[in-house]
Amino acid sequence: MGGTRPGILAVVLAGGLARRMGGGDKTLLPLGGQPMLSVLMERLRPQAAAFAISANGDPSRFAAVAPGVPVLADPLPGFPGPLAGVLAGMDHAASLGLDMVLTVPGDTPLVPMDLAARLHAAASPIACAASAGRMHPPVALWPAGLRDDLRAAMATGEGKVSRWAARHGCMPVEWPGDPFLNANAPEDLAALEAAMARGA
Ligand SMILES: Nc1nc2c(ncn2[C@@H]2O[C@H](COP(=O)(O)OP(=O)(O)OP(=O)(O)O)[C@@H](O)[C@H]2O)c(=O)[nH]1
Repeated sequence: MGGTRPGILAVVLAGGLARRMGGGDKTLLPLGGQPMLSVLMERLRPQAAAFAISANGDPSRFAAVAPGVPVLADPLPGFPGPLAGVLAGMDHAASLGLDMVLTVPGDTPLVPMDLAARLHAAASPIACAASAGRMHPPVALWPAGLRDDLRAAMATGEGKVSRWAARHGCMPVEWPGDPFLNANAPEDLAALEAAMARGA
């Protein structure tokens, strides 16, 4: 499965502080000899009509790895969490005339090639990835049309992805194995390397 999904903007969420990793850009750390972001982009590119990175600070640090890819700053100050990146993605999608936003954290590089297709088929109106019975709320497909509701919710302090998603209806879509393995801390990088070496 795969193929370009018309109407979908893929957004890599890379706007956090990465405290457990010791700061910096987790998605620029090497994995299998290349930046994690390259590994992830290779998987996402065929699944979306357009691509963006959600990150704060100087956007030029992504230019070598992702030339020409727009870097979307959070629409709210103070690192309010992944929902800020979802909102930035929704606004950008709307400006491009795209209907849906697929978000994936930049520290979750081994996502399946049928991610967009299966989430799109299930969305009601949001669809969220799951594995081993556990939801991964930042890996999700969101209608850009919910952006004003999300903006209003965030203005009143909403910061939890799963709570806001559940309010609108969020369909979990289960994958076998652990394709949403991520790197929160330095010791997680070895597990990702091993999964990649196994052909994940
Ligand atoms: N745009 C945006 N993305 C964020 C923000 N906070 C977290 N994220 C992203 O959301 C995903 C999950 O974030 P977390 O693991 O909770 O936070 P983190 O910054 O990556 O790491 P910790 O500081 O160690 O918790 C990651 O891809 C982050 O880059 C934010 O304030 N804005």
